[in-house]
Amino acid sequence: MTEVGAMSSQPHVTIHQPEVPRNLAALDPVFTVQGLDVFYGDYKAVRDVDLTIGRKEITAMIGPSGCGKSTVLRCFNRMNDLIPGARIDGKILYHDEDLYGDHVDPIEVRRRIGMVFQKPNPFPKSIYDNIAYGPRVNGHKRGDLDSVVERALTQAALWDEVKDKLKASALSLSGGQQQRLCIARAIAVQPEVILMDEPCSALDPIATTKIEDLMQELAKDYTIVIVTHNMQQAARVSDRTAFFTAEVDEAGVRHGRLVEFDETNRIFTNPADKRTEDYITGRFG
Ligand SMILES: Nc1ncnc2c1ncn2[C@@H]1O[C@H](COP(=O)(O)OP(=O)(O)OP(=O)(O)O)[C@@H](O)[C@H]1O
Repeated sequence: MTEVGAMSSQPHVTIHQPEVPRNLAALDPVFTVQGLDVFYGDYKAVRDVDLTIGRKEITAMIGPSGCGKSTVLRCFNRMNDLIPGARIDGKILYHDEDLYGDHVDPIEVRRRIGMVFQKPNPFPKSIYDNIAYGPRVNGHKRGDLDSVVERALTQAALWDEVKDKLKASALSLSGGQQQRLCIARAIAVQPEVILMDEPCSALDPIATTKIEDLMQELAKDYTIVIVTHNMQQAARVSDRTAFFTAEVDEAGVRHGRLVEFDETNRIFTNPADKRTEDYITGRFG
């Protein structure tokens, strides 16, 4: 862990370097966002975003409330399709494929690109069935389901805590355990990407630390994009950070904009844009 003073002024942000620092020089794009606008009906909530999400990296999206972080996150697995009136302009390439192309099946998109939400949302079923649900839907047979469940729970650092009570209701778990269960449920269908929308905001500091440690572990195998209000968390866990803000245009309408995207270390120690500096030093937002 290294202590890095954020610019010249308060607050200091502590950056935990991963045990084995990943090589950030080679950004291997999973998503390439080009000129993305996102609309809810006539309202352009997010304007003109260009961004690249690197494979097996953790990318954090930070910024003040209402700047469009969750909106952009939901574009990566087409969750916005489920909101009436939501649509995009511009392009999101998933590897080299247009994620919004006519031939692309949004259900398959959501299998490959899983999501974990702010509030843990296990199904009102047993722990086992929560994890087995996705693989069953995808046609897994009973025989190998047990090992799929064990593997997902192990990867989510929950196996030891639940292995003797797999038939118990998932709702009997603590909030932090429920969130790790939701991560295990996302992993069980073998996605490539895990999107996390404020995954720790409903958790206490100990449960938060467990999820952050887990994210570092998961980033060895998965690409992770996390929206967080917690700048310390972005600094601790992510490789790259995208800072968004909301700006009022000529017509007086507020739009979310991407201000700066860079290696996390740089965003928190030497950002290029004054708006980023003001935000991370607590002068704004
Ligand atoms: N379902 C929706 N219908 C209409 N407008 C929406 C919808 N979801 C978000 N918005 C609007 O889009 C803008 C961006 O919202 P979004 O939730 O993406 O921001 P955010 O940065 O994630 O905010 P927060 O940090 O508060 O969660 C806001 O003006 C919001 O009111």
